[in-house]
Amino acid sequence: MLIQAENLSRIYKTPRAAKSWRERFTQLVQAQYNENKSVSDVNFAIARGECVALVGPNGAGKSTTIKMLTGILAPSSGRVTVAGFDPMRQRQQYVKRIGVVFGQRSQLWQDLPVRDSFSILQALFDVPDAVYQQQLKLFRADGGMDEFWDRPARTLSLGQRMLCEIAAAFVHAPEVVFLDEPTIGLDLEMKSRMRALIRKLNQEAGTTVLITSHDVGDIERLTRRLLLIDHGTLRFDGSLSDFRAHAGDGRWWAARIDASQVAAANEVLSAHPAALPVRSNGDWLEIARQDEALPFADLVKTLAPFTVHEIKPVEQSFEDLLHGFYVGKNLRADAAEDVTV
Ligand SMILES: Nc1ncnc2c1ncn2[C@@H]1O[C@H](COP(=O)(O)OP(=O)(O)OP(=O)(O)O)[C@@H](O)[C@H]1O
Repeated sequence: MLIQAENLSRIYKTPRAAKSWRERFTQLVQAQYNENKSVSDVNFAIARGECVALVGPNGAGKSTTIKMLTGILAPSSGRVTVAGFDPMRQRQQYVKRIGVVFGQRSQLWQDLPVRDSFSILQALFDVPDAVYQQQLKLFRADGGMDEFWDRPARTLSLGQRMLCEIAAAFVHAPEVVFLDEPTIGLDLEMKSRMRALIRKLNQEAGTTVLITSHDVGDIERLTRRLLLIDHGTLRFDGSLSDFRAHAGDGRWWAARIDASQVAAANEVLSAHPAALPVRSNGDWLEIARQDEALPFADLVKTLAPFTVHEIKPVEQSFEDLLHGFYVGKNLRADAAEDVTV
């Protein structure tokens, strides 16, 4: 495995605010801290060539995990190895093997033309000419960077700069690239160019990619595998289709019922022995679809006493499923055990 995280944990210590004079005095002698376990016993392994999304709500621990994988932060306990390196202890050799993009931080020299920043990166990383030219070919034509190749980085728009940042992370043909929110703040056109570039670099150059993003489009279009972290704990590790199944399938029946009868129909459906989740949305009632527990014919029979105008199947988007997962609503009770790793 190229990336291996074993029982990875990180505790942040922040100075505790004194609530009284006595505490303030005590802290003069001995500082006191609050401890926040931001990443807790996380385990995963990523094979060479994979493109994996690390997702989770704000404050879940994604950036902290990426920082430990890139050697910026030391784990409080547990172990990380990437391409056989300990990122923290072997940092000097390690940085030559990885690429990193943090959405907010730049690795370009702002006053120099983009071309010069890339030449400096080539020299810094000791990239042989042949490799450098091959990497340039990969992103200059399709990446659309030619139009601003000779302009100073400070004159680029956010989207243009991010294209360059991604390309810069790949310039030394690293084995693995960590992308933290690479499409944040970009318009639809730019996001699509960025994704095409990342896909190309992953698939054609075979670079392993670990990406964090709040944009479900990034996840759906770039990756097949999800690592879902919440409150510092890894809650799910698997394919997008497995996630769909675990997150409650996302398939519902929607029945449009006479407005005056919605509440009564809701009561009857909720009392059905199948005990499937039911929710109302205006004059629509939505019933979680599990054909074994409640076949369509039974649903129609149950709703027979009411004036039903229409029944149709609906499928929740991946975004809805993910949101439901974040707010703890749509995990199947029987699958909750399976998804905890
Ligand atoms: N330097 C720090 N000192 C103390 N606590 C920190 C520090 N950095 C992060 N944290 C805390 O650790 C937790 C995880 O933060 P982290 O930045 O890893 O989350 P994230 O999943 O990347 O969030 P977001 O999606 O909002 O960027 C949060 O509660 C955050 O407040």
